[in-house]
Amino acid sequence: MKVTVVGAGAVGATAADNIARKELCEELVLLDIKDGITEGKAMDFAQSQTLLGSDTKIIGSTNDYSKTKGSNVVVITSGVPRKPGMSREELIGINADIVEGVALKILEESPEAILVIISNPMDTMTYLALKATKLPKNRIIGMGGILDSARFKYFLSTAMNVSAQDLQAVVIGGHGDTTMIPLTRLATYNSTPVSNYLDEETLNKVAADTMVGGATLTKLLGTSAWYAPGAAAATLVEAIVRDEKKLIPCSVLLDGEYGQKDICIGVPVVIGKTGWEKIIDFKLNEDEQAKFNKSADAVRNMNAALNKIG
Ligand SMILES: NC(=O)c1ccc[n+]([C@@H]2O[C@H](COP(=O)([O-])OP(=O)(O)OC[C@H]3O[C@@H](n4cnc5c(N)ncnc54)[C@H](O)[C@@H]3O)[C@@H](O)[C@H]2O)c1
Ligand SMILES: O=C(O)C[C@H](O)C(=O)O
Repeated sequence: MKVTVVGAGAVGATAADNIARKELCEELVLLDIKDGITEGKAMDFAQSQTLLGSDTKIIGSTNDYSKTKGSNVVVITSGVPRKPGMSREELIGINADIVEGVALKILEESPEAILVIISNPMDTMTYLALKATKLPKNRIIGMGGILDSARFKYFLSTAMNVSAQDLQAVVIGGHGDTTMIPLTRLATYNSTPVSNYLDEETLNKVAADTMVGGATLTKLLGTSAWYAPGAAAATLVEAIVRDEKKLIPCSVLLDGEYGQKDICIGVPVVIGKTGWEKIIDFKLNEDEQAKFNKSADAVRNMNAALNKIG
């Protein structure tokens, strides 16, 4: 297996570190446009491997796509992160060209690759990558819901004072401060509804904290988060390369599922070696479906903005 991570900044390097530690591939390429950075980080990682006991071959590449040749999975993190006070959507003007250019160059070397899109605004970048590359829909996966769900579990576990490992909780919808939908009704603690343990006010606060989880970290850090995003990316790569058939909420192209068409947005999907393999219908209630439709409208408006900048 060969995995490439494009963008060796905060998220890309953290994803690469997690991928190497988990030994998800024999060869891992880190590509960036910044001279020397990828070679330096690859060497630093390789030296850390001697301490951690894993044997992944790590290669740094300054914009040399020939080194990415034959990649099975490519994680695209290249682009600009937001600053405090900004929304993810404000990044569209800069990141659209970067993501489109990278996706096309990657496919010249790795025509069979599965692409994992991370750059923001992620749902729109996923849609853009799909339209630009014309790849089969199952090979383009936007990473957002897995991270938002991790934050949802974190806030639930904190409120309940229990292990997050005992919780099942999923966020669907757009990966935006106002568009994501933490599915509180369906969240469980060892198969029992979390509403057995938390009152409505607390559950509403958990959902609200989850939705602004990324913004809260951006305010604290001065740039957006990287540890959980990097771990989330590696978890997704793991599900692909190990053909895990794991249910992970991801942004994928809908064709009537959840009442929407021609849009990439977060829904629960089964991930395996061919990419996302099927969409699972959670049977939303009326209120959840109304929120999903509203979220889809916002993502669709963002997609429409691509025409103005492209
Ligand atoms: N989907 C998610 O859940 C999620 C989570 C965290 C961050 N993000 C997004 O991921 C992106 C990266 O965030 P970050 O914190 O790693 O930023 P960063 O600035 O630390 O790293 C971005 C890297 O991309 C590189 N880059 C820019 N243009 C490139 C190109 N054409 N080819 C190759 N590399 C290029 C830059 O040189 C830089 O090293 C941002 O858009 C951020 O909003 C998304
Ligand atoms: O918040 C951001 O802008 C980055 C990312 O989408 C996140 O959720 O951490």
